[in-house]
Amino acid sequence: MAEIPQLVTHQSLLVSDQSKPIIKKSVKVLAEIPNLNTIPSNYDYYSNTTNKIPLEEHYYQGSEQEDSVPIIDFSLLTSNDPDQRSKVIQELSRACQDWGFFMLINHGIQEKAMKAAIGACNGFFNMEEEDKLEYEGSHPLHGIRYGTSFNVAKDNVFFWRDFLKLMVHPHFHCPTKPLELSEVLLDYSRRNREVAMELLEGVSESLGLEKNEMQKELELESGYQLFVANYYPPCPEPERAIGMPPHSDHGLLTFLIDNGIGGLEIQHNGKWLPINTTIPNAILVNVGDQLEVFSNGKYKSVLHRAVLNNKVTRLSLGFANGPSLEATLSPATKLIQTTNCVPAYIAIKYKDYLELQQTNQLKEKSCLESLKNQLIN
Ligand SMILES: O=C(O)CCC(=O)C(=O)O
Ligand SMILES: [Fe+2]
Repeated sequence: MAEIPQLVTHQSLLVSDQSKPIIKKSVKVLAEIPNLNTIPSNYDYYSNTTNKIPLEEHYYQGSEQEDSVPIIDFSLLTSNDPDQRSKVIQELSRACQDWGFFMLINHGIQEKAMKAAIGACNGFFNMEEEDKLEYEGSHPLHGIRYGTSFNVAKDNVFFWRDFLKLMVHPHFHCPTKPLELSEVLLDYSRRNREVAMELLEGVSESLGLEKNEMQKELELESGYQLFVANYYPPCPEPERAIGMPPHSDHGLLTFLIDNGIGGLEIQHNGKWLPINTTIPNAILVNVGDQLEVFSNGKYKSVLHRAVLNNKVTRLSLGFANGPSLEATLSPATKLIQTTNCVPAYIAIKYKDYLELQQTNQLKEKSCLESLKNQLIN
């Protein structure tokens, strides 16, 4: 078994669990240790008794899964034909209700821009560790945060994942190295945001609201857009560790692409479904916690996780498209008025929600659960 060098790469990566200090470094550094054939015990996700070992029966088998993640044609949303538009809005509604996930096609973002973003992020993770550590940040609202696992100060078990998180709207933040990163990501973020804004108008209509209702209530003009690059190097024991545990996302809609290496699984009707992300030029979109709140629970954020492999590095790039940090999250006022329903969630400022989610453990939908209106849930 390979020796894990006890090397402190950066003071603030030293994490103590009271009894023994754990020297925390990127999983990329770990994975590159020659002949590493077991994972360090602090990555043993399933040794924790509350994390259930994924049994075969928890997965969809063969033909059992009749339909797959819905496909939404974005070009129909921008079509001049009102019938086409109302048809796709109905499809959006179904996809958000039945799946919470869909593949977005014909969105107009060129494959070239996606590949450039993946290449530039790969370049970032391949820089020397000390260069990346310049961008280490611990506060959830820091513009740039390079790190590992999810929240090393709180994680009981570490996740086999390094990340780069950037606030890209309302202000654009990006490392200055590697050189091409900021130009590529600025362009890519803007395009994603344009698509997200248009899509959110459709979602607003799909809830029976005016097209610009969500934009007004959640101050989307100054909406918080968080870019996340996830780096999952090969893991010597992929069945014992996890890249990201089951969780839902904050924000309204998340956009995700990857480098064509499978690993994302979503929970659908109580079972896990591996997602094929090789549909050319498609973006995987999922409902986030704030859309669940805004829709008063009609559209639910869905649990998903990232599993590992022992052969190739997987890189995924996501955008959490959210309300303004200053906006108060609550079920849409008009929705509550017109449906005569009781708000199922208590109100909270998005900034506070984000802080709550990012400074705790990443654990299923625990953060959203805390907002549920106890009087009716
Ligand atoms: O890497 C993936 O496929 C999922 C990443 C993810 O769920 C996230 O960044 O929130
Ligand atoms: Fe996620």
